[in-house]
Amino acid sequence: MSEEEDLEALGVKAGAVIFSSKTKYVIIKLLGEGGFGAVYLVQDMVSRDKERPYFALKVEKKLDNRRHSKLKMEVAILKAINAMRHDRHPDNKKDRIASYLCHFTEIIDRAKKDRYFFLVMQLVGKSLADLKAERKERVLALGTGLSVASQCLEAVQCLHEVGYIHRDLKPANYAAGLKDKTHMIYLLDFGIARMYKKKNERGNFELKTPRDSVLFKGTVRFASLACHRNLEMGPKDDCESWFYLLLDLIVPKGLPWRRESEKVAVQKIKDACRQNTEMFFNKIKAENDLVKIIKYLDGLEYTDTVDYEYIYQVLNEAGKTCGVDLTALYEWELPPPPPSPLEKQASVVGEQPPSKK
Ligand SMILES: Nc1ncnc2c1ncn2[C@@H]1O[C@H](COP(=O)(O)OP(=O)(O)OP(=O)(O)O)[C@@H](O)[C@H]1O
Repeated sequence: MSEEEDLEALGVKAGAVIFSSKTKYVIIKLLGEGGFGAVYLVQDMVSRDKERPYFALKVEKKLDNRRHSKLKMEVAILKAINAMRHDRHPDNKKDRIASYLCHFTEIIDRAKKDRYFFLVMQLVGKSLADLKAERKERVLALGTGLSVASQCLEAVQCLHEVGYIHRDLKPANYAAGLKDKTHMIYLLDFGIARMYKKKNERGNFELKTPRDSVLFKGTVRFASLACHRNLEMGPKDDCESWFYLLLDLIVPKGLPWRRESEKVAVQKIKDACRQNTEMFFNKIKAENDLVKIIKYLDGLEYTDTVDYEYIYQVLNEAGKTCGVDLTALYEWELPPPPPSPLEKQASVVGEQPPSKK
């Protein structure tokens, strides 16, 4: 049975009304399902707020044998981000971290039911995986890709600042915003995130002692080498996954290990790319800039603090090398290109234009 069918049996399905202590929501449709639950488009039936009537509702079934609730982790992280929003002003441009808080969805509501929990959050748009798949070349234009990747890293830096690592960074876990937020990238899905540093009695963060061996977590394609080697992951491992995400967004034909799904085979290619770094890039113009990032990250250890500013700087240099404007509108923000004369002609006679050979 799929998660959707499972949840349907609990009454969570299109048309159903779900109550929280604040309001009630009607489920419009399923947006997607994951390993532990599903996400639905819902509408607040009580609110008269015409501006934001739709939200995303994430549901997780209660299971006796489930040790870690993904939704609980998601709520803990979004609450930590919210707390930071109160402590530091997001509009304070001098406080870089505060200005990165915008990469997280707002928590609207949450509730526990007898057989499931749910979280209602700000609705966002298509994931980067979907946006990329819509492009003819299956990659983003270099300007869009470098700028989007920079936003993706800002979100990760902010998450690290509040004490968590994500452990599953990939294009499917980032999405662009809706309406006036189409230029904003959001980080989603904190289900397998982990706290890597904790505040002590004096209120200072202390790094958690690394475990000797850990189980593989995340997605093979984007996993760091330390993750393949069952080593404790830290901030630098998220940054390594982010680097693979960057390549996935901008390198035509994608990552060199895209055709492999088996863990060991993928690890071998990732290792081989370190011996011959050209393999990462498929001859993209920014290669000589971007290689600096992976060389820098490969020199870091679990306990090291990442120099994010250095990475942003390299991304900007890569933009200059390629002559692209990182402040321009993204591809999905541009009006669609006008139809070709052939397409125009076909629409007049109500036909599909003949395919170009
Ligand atoms: N706030 C949101 N607004 C709109 N769509 C969302 C939102 N959050 C998640 N989604 C979409 O719902 C789908 C499932 O989301 P998500 O990956 O967070 O769930 P999950 O159950 O934790 O998945 P997985 O087990 O694959 O990690 C994805 O397609 C995602 O883009």
